[in-house]
Amino acid sequence: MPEPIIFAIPKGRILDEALPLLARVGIEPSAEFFDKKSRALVFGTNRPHISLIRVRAFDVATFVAHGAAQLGIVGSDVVDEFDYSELYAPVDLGIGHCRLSLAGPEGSAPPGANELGGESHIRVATKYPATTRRWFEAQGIQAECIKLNGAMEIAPKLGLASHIVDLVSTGRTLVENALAEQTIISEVSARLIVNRAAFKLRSAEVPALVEKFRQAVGDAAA
Ligand SMILES: Nc1ncnc2c1ncn2[C@@H]1O[C@H](COP(=O)(O)OP(=O)(O)OP(=O)(O)O)[C@@H](O)[C@H]1O
Ligand SMILES: O=P(O)(O)OC[C@H]1O[C@H](OP(=O)(O)OP(=O)(O)O)[C@H](O)[C@@H]1O
Repeated sequence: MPEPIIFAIPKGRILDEALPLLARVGIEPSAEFFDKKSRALVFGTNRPHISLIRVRAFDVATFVAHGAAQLGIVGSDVVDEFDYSELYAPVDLGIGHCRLSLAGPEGSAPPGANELGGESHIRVATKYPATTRRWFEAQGIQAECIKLNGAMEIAPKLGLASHIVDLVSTGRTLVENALAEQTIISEVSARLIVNRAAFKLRSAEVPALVEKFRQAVGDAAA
């Protein structure tokens, strides 16, 4: 019996869009997956050699990068933040669309916009410190990042940071917290991610699955 293929999926908001996609590639989770009372974390599927793990979005990348899971689905925001060399992200799944943006108090100028008076050092609250630091460095601005795991939008009002870098979809959360989007740092969508070693070592199974996802996304777009 070969070792099962472990497929990591995020339990957050991508999940609802990811399940129909999995169904299109022929992977259906067992009934236990949908049982809200179940505390199980590993689930069988209709495919005897494929199991699912349902973990937090950032942890999907960690499981796959370390080879504990062979494949996964995660936002490009997470792929960019970790920049793991063992991760290969071959398919844009066309789901989970949003953007990663810099935002500041309504009416304020973006940092560095004023060459003479602009700050060369700012404090930014974000769940994405690596991406944020990288982006500000490219602008010639030194950013001190304060890592938060959610509710970034309250940080400027309470003086924790002058700006935030966070995901924006409708923009409602920003507006309701008196913030304005100042710059889009990246457009985000969910990616199929694969462990590079597993892609080579399990060449009878993993590349074929990647191809199925590519086809399923192509069919949906056609
Ligand atoms: N407002 C949004 N609109 C569309 N996609 C989003 C939005 N917010 C997040 N996403 C996408 O969904 C992914 C998971 O986000 P979600 O907010 O569900 O999880 P989370 O609450 O950040 O996860 P965790 O529980 O691990 O902290 C993000 O990495 C991003 O790719
Ligand atoms: O532009 P909008 O449509 O308002 O969406 C943006 C919000 O969605 C995400 O948070 P989420 O709801 O996932 O909660 P979280 O803060 O717990 O991550 C993100 O972190 C923003 O707060």
